[in-house]
Amino acid sequence: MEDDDCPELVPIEPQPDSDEKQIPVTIITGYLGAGKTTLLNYILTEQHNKRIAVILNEFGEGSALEKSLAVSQAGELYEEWLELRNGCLCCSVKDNGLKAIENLMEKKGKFDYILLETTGLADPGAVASMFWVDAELGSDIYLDGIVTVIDAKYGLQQLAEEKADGLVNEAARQIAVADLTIINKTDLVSVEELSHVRDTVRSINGLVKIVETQRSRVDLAEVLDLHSFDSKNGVNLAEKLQLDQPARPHLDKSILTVTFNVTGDVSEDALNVFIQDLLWEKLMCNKEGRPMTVIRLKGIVALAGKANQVMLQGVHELYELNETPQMWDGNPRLNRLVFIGRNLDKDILMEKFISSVMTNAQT
Ligand SMILES: Nc1nc2c(ncn2[C@@H]2O[C@H](COP(=O)(O)OP(=O)(O)OP(=O)(O)O)[C@@H](O)[C@H]2O)c(=O)[nH]1
Repeated sequence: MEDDDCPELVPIEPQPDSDEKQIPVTIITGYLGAGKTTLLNYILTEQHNKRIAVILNEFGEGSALEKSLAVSQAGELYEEWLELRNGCLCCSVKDNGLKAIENLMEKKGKFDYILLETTGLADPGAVASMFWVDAELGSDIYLDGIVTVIDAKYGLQQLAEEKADGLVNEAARQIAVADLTIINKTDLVSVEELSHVRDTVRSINGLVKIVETQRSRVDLAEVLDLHSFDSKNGVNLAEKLQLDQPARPHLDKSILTVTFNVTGDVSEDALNVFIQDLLWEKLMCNKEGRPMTVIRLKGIVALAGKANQVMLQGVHELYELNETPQMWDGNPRLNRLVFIGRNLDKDILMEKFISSVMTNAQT
């Protein structure tokens, strides 16, 4: 009998609790050879309380098989996943991993965490965006955070690589979108070199948390359950948007973090226009006339007429505004905006924001 012959006869099973929970996805990215697989293996062997599914996002011929063998050394934790894809992990992840996650979700209840490793040359922002685009997937899973592994020895060299046609260097892009960066292979560099790498990472992304490791051995609490995109946890929002240090110039001078605070109420409609002009239309240029490109956008905004704080999240061209449970603490209401990208000019962004978005700006 064909599947679609008997819809009425299918009993409605009560769903177990675990099916109703949204599953967190952590994207693990990093340049070629930085230590992503080492990190995955470490997590798989180290963790004890979570059932983790790993998706490897590979494009190159042959490398996926090699990688799946490497990861599967972690043992039984991995077997469930191999089972899911006809025993062949590498088949499922030639694309951006979406299909693999969809298939995985058919086995809901067997996993409570997904790690998605991108290829070394992938743009993690594009991978992250798919969680917003795919509404169906969005109800099953949520993006917990983006973790970027950096090679302490070769990271600076990779960041300095010039791209043709003015494209953004992948290594810099991977740092720009990260919620956590792991500077790995610290055994291979001096204290001074390490500090240079750290400063460079910080200068690209003024918000990102930085940990340093050997063999990607990191406290798992630093990597998993970051809730980086979660608007429910309003209390930590302001804290998360604090810049660690002021941005400094670095090798690829075009990518940096810009942040500003403005007190007052924001018009929601005008804010949408502002963001769309910036992210979609690329209408805003810096003083040299180069269009500003935002790779990551975050903020807390006070929408006129709303008592609660609203969280702004953007990755590439996608963004969302979500009301948080956190009430504004009386007046004044302090909007905080963070932009990470290239050709960004703080004065121009801030001036435009105040003149077009604020209903009653007090700077
Ligand atoms: N010295 C040293 N070597 C390391 C460290 N971490 C990983 N390695 C080695 O670096 C090499 C690359 O590590 P992988 O984990 O395969 O890196 P990857 O990012 O998954 O690599 P690609 O998949 O090629 O992008 C391996 O030979 C690791 O054993 C470290 O902390 N110190």
